[in-house]
Parts: sequence; structure tokens; C-alpha cells
Amino acid sequence: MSIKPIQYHDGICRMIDQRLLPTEEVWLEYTDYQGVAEAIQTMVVRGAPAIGVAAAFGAAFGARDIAADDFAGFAAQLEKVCSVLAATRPTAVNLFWALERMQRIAKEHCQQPLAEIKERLLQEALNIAAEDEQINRTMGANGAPLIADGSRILTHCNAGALATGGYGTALGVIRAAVESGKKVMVYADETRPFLQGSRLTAWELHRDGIPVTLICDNMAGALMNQGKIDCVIVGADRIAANGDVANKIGTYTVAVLAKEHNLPFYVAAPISTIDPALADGSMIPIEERDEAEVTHCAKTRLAPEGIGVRNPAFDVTPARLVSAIITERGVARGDYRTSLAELLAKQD
Ligand SMILES: CSC[C@H]1O[C@H](OP(=O)(O)O)[C@H](O)[C@@H]1O
Repeated sequence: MSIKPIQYHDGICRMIDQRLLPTEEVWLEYTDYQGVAEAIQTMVVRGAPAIGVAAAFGAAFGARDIAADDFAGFAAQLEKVCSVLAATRPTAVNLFWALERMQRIAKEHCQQPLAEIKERLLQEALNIAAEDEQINRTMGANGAPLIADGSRILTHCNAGALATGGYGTALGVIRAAVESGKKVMVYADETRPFLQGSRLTAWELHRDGIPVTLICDNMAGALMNQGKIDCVIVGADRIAANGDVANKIGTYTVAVLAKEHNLPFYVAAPISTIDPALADGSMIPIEERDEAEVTHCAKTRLAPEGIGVRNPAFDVTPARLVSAIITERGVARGDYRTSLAELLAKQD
């Protein structure tokens, strides 16, 4: 059973501290929105869908603590709670999707007593968490046919159960392929600088008994050139209307290499990761994180002091490099403006 990184029980949201994996499995407890916001910003919890799930619980905790005489006052304070959570990380659209859904639910129940609205919001956060895992299982079933038996699959960063409400997106497709009886092996890019691949993907796949081999990011091209990789599958943090994909920094590099070696490059993401309001990837905000993530590894300094450092946490892969976008509503190919719009228009 793949891990659920966010678990709620009796007023407490427990999240595994992904900064400490793979060496320590430490679960932190959260009961207020400020704590959840810090957990998202410091990457205790990370991964686009998981960030949305965590933010939903943060909004529910914030709503629970609002003292207001009427709905207008409640809604104004809920807006402030959601703005704090929205300010944590800019790229993953699932964060904003989840917060908008929580505020929409509040408005839909504005005639009810505030106590009932607060209960309803907690239930909505639980719904978002449960739905996400089911969405990933459906997405996995949609994507598994694309994975041939015996495939050697390269993945970048962690788009697994740890990045979601459970089961994973890119790793969910891999899990579904394995569960359908296919034998696969996975090359996991270490994914500098935060090392989601070596610390999280390798841990998660090894824990679940799926063969995984860790490689440095600079090895992917050579392995492709030696004919040792059959396809690539990654997650996404935001997909523009034209199919441009924002994902962990280094994804674009892998996509260019895959194109050079005529390898399929798949993206697996829930519909909530598509942002139809953005015409193309140039409009996707790219988070720049603290330079210490680049200059240090744990407490060990890796570079001299006083030098310039960049740490863009994401990059954008143009749609022309993307072979297919796998979602819970089906697989989009070709002209993504049309094929993504068709998936968005479909009902679940
Ligand atoms: C299932 S989407 C996961 C997505 O999020 C990761 O970014 P981060 O670890 O910084 O939250 C990475 O882009 C993954 O592909």
C-alpha cells in the first residue's frame, strides 16, 4: 500500500516531514493554518496535489477559528486565511484550485449557521484528499497502457504518493502498470538541488518493491544514448492551455534529451493542474527558492561563499516536446489547446 503523506484525525493533520526522508520517518502534527502554511513553504509537504490537499486542511483549520457575527465577516476572514496559504508557493496551481474550492463551498452554504459552514469546510478538505487518491488511481489506469511490459522508465523529481493525496501521478501510472502485471524498472533522477528523486522517489519505489536505480541528473543523456531508457514520465505543477508544462527544474532538459533520442515523454497530472487561464507556459510563475538549497547539502557547504547563485525551482517544457498528457479524464495528445479543452469540458 503506497503511503498517504497527509493524514487527518480528530482535529489534527499529520504530515510526514519529507525534508527528513529517506533517513528519518518523522510525522509532524498541525492544528492551525499558520502551521500548515509554514509546512508548505518549507516543503515539509510538497508536490502539486499534496500542496492542494494540505492547503484545504489549512483553510478548514483557519475557518474553524474565525470569530464572526455574520457570513460577511466570516468570509472576509476566510479570505485572509486563504491569502496566507496562497502566498506560500507560486507555481503549483493545485494550491489555488483547492483554496478557491474551499471558498466556493463557504459561499454556497452562506445561509447556514457559521458552525455548520465550518463543519462543511472540514468535510470538503477530507473530500479533496480522498478524491485525489482516487483521481490518481484512475489516471494510472489511463496511463498504464502506454507503458510496455519490460519498460525501463526514467522519471524526474517525485510525482509519487508523497506528492499527492496518495498513489501518485507519474508514479501512479508506473504502479498501475506493475499492478496490471507488467515488469518495469525505474531510473530516478536525483533531482538537484532538493533531491526529491534520490530522497523521495527512490525511497517510495523501493518501499513498494518496484525496481529503482538512482542516477545523477547529468547521467540521463548518456543512458538514453546507450539505449537503456524506453520512455520518460513526469508529473506537473501547472499546465498552460497550449500544453506547456511547468514541472521541477531539469524537466525541460530531460524532455529535450528524450526528443533527441526519439523517446516518448509523458506527463501525468490531474485536471486540477491544468490552468486554462494561461495561454502558454511563458505566463507560469516560476518559484525561486533560497540559495542555501543549492550551496548546501544538509549542513554541508558545497560551494564558496560570496558567489552568485540561482535556484529556480521549476522550468517549462514546451508542448512540442510532450508526447501525451495523462489525466483522470483521459489522455490528451497532439493539438493540446483542443485536446485539453475537450478533457476540461468532460464530466468526471
Ligand atoms: C505530482 S506533481 C509533483 C511535482 O511537484 C514537485 O515540485 P516540489 O517537490 O517542488 O513541490 C515536482 O515538480 C513534481 O513533479
